[in-house]
Amino acid sequence: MSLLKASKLNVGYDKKVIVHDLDFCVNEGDYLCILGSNGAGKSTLMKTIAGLIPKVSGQLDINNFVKRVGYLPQQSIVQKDFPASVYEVVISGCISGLGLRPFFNKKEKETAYMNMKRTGIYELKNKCYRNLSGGQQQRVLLARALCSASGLLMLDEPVNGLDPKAAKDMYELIAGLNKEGVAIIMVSHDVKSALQYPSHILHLGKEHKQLFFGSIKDYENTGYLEKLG
Ligand SMILES: Nc1ncnc2c1ncn2[C@@H]1O[C@H](COP(=O)(O)OP(=O)(O)OP(=O)(O)O)[C@@H](O)[C@H]1O
Repeated sequence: MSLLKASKLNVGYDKKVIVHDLDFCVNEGDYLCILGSNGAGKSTLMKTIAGLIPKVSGQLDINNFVKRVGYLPQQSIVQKDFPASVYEVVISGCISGLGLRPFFNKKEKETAYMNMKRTGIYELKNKCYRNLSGGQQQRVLLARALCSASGLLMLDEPVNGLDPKAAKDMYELIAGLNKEGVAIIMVSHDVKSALQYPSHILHLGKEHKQLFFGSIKDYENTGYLEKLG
């Protein structure tokens, strides 16, 4: 099943195009890694897919099945200092389902508990988010994104600032979620580690155009990896 399809998609800000002519798709069970050097437009594309900014032009079809995208943005300093419990941060991922209802219902609470268990942070549920390590904080934000996701999880630099062990654990956790059937779209600078897991690569070139989209096997034969800098 196709979850997402971009054709001749142009993304950017205030009608100014940052990346031209994107053509790629994400199917059920895929793990897409978006590569490109600094400023290539990776985060801009992620924000467009997540519905945070409008596309400039072209086609971006998102299957109704994934109308709710779980999005883990690049972590800011403000987020790192968030004065709430782990449980409160995680369940805030269910907020889009609240509508006018002022309290979380049983199903939403169960979703939060399930996703804390899935990401290995259940024991930390009453701890204050800002007192956790960087790796634990990222797991909390991942559990939060899972609460708002229905089949597609988007991660922008999920191992940024983590030590090598925490980064490896995070990659393995994400790969495990993918094996459970969650489709992943990830941006990472840490190319060597990041490339162990994805099924597909979208490489944005320096000319603000798509350099490559296809399977990881085909990508490895292109030599484009050396163009990253
Ligand atoms: N809110 C904004 N308004 C206008 N231009 C922006 C905005 N945010 C980013 N840009 C510009 O869009 C371009 C692409 O930025 P983007 O953050 O998408 O790149 P990136 O590939 O994610 O970079 P990095 O790897 O450094 O995170 C940059 O030239 C940037 O200055």
